Parts: sequence; structure tokens; C-alpha cells
Amino acid sequence: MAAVFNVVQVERVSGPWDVSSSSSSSSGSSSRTTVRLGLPSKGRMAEGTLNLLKDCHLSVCKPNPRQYVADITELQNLEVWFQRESDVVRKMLAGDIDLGIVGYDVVAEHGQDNEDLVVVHDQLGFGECHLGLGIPKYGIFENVSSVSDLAAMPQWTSSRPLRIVTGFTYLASRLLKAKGLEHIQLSTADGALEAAPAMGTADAILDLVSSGTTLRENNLKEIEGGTLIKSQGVLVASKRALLKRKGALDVTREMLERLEAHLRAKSQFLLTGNMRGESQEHVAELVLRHTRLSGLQGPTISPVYSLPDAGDGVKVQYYAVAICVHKRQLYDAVNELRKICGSGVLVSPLTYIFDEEPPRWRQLLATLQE
Ligand SMILES: Nc1ncnc2c1ncn2[C@@H]1O[C@H](COP(=O)(O)OP(=O)(O)OP(=O)(O)O)[C@@H](O)[C@H]1O
Ligand SMILES: O=P(O)(O)OC[C@H]1O[C@H](OP(=O)(O)OP(=O)(O)O)[C@H](O)[C@@H]1O
Ligand SMILES: [Mg+2]
Repeated sequence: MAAVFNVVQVERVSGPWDVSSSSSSSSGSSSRTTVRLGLPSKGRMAEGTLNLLKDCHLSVCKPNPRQYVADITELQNLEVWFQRESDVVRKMLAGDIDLGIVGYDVVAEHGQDNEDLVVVHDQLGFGECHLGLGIPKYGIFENVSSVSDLAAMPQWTSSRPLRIVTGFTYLASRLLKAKGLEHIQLSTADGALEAAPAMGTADAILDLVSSGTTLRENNLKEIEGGTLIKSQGVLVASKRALLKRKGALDVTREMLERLEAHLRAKSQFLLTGNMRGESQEHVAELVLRHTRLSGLQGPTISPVYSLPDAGDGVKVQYYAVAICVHKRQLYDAVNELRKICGSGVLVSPLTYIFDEEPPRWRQLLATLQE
């Protein structure tokens, strides 16, 4: 097991990265003319990141796991660097990377509240987990079900604090006290933290949880109030880079727009069906009054022209209705269209829904002006 910190000491000691040195760019960063995007080189977040970018038609070519530099054809003047997630954040603070996609937990722990970091998109929809306390189900913890129960246990004193093992010492030292845990002692380890209580090397753990299987398999439980942060993949940037590096803000905007538009579209299907009706207005009325289908702004309705059996000239008997529906509502939507005599319903996936300027972009510009 690595170093043991007393909470009070941890607060005074700099983290793995001395943030105070981050205000000066590392050598060469100011003369660099390309924009750099840092992506996870391995682990859970690597695949999710590459898949999401691919779905946004921002394909990063990574033919082998040992390739650490790449580019994205669609984004000019951009270099992609594959790094461990914590290094993406550290290098961003040092001025060596401008933008990155990593788990929010890594930004919170290794960014250490540095004001240069700005989360541009906070919900990329993969890598969901939370940082939570895990305590044994057995022994003195058997009836402990909340952080307040844990804090109220007479066992923890300044000479015998609650020993918590975690890879998140910065967040632990910042957030656990605020939850009322007075007497705690932090220690760190690189992995398999869940073994520590049974080994007797810690009383509790503070680690990432997603399915909860590892906790369960090790006879540990989560408790009410024990979640410190929720996390998922985020797009993060260096404010200095966005303000000073030529092209950084343009690349960020394009990435943000594509991500927003894709993440919005991902949950939707486009339905088109033909309906008999007297006019576009009549069909619109049927759809709007007799179904719960309204699409983004409302249904799009267009005439379907056909040649009648006898006579000349084209005739309109059908109208095509196009509507976006949530994937979960697909079957209900098809039935609703059928109810008002819709037929031949085609269903297509959507790649993007570009709306007006994304609120996250406006938010970013406001943050940059602060
Ligand atoms: N159940 C989970 N456990 C850990 N991380 C998760 C989980 N679910 C999502 N994540 C995300 O994945 C990131 C860690 O990924 P991973 O465990 O593959 O890398 P790592 O811990 O850095 O590598 P290693 O485990 O080899 O040291 C976390 O920072 C978090 O954002
Ligand atoms: O809630 P679960 O779905 O069970 O996931 C949680 C576990 O996954 C992670 O470990 P990882 O697999 O990264 O192994 P490591 O300890 O070697 O990093 C994390 O540190 C937990 O131990
Ligand atoms: Mg891990």
C-alpha cells in the first residue's frame, strides 16, 4: 500500500501534479501551431471515446494500441494524442494539450479545481459511474446504512480514525469532511481496493462504482449519502488554449456541435408514413389532435403525387407524414399512426439533429468572458 495521509496533511500537500506550476506553459507550447486533443490511450474510456467520435464522423485512425498520435481528417490543424486519462488532464494544465475527452472523475481529481479547466460538454453518455464509499456489510458496520450513521460511530477518534483507501485523495480530502466525517485517514492503492477491508488494511474504500458487482463480491455495501461525485465521459478544455491558441475555439465549436447534434439524434427515430386526407391541414389536424406525435416542432406533411387510373394530370390522395419519435416510443408511435389510417411506415435512424446554437456553446463563451 502506498503513502498514508492524514486528511489535514493531504489538504496542505500538493497533489500528484503541482497545480501552482500549471500557469506557466511548458516549453514549446506557446510556439505550437497545431491544436492538440488528448484521448484515453487504454482502458474503459478509450473504446467509448473512439466510438462516439466515429458516430460523429470524426474518425480517429488508431491501427494499433501502441500508436500514440493520430489525426482526424475532418478537423484541420488538429493532432490527437493518446494518453492515460490523468495525463490528459495534467498535460492540459501544463499547456501541452488543449482539449480532451476523459471521465469527469479524472477532471475532478487531477484538475484539482484549477480555473483553467472548463468542461465544454458534461454528458457524453458513456463511462457512467460514481465515486462512492464502500463499507463492510458485516461486523461493526452491519447496521450502518448512511454516512451520518458512519460518522456517529464511537469507534472513530483522532487517535483511531476511520481508515479509507482510495485513488481519489484530492476529492476525498475535500468532500468527506463536508459529509460530517471528522476523523478519517486516507491511504492510496492502485487497484483492487475492495480487498482492503477484508485484509484489515482499511476500514472502508472510496472508489468508482458502476454495476456494483465488485463491492458485492467483496462483501461491501454502499450507504446513503456515500456518493461523492457522479461521472461520465466529458469534453474538457483549457481556457487559456481556447482564448489564445489559433483554431482551438473553432475546433471546439465543431466538436461540440457534432456531439450535441449526435447525442440528441441518437435517442430518436425518423418515421415516415403515408396518410389519406383531404389536404395537408386536414392530415396535420389528424396527427396533432388524435395522436401524441408532434415531432421536434410539429409533423412535416407533404403531398404524395400519383397518376390516377383514368384521366390525365396528377392527383394527390396521400400525404407523407415525417415525424421524430423517441426510440422507446417507436411501437406506440406506429400504432398511433395506424389509428389515423397511416400506412407504409418507414423507420430510419438519425445521425444528427442540428438545432439552433447549442446552449452549451453560449455557456462556454460566457465562461471564457469571466
Ligand atoms: N466501474 C468503473 N470502474 C472504474 N472506472 C469506471 C467505471 N465505469 C466507468 N469508469 C470510467 O473509466 C475510467 C477508468 O477506466 P479504467 O479502469 O479502464 O482505467 P484505469 O483505472 O485508469 O486503468 P487501470 O484500471 O488499468 O489502472 C474512470 O476514470 C471512469 O471515468
Ligand atoms: O461497480 P463495478 O462495475 O463492479 O466496477 C467497479 C470496479 O471497477 C474498477 O476497477 P477496475 O476494473 O478498473 O480494476 P482496477 O482496480 O484494477 O483498476 C473500480 O476501481 C472498481 O473496482
Ligand atoms: Mg481501473
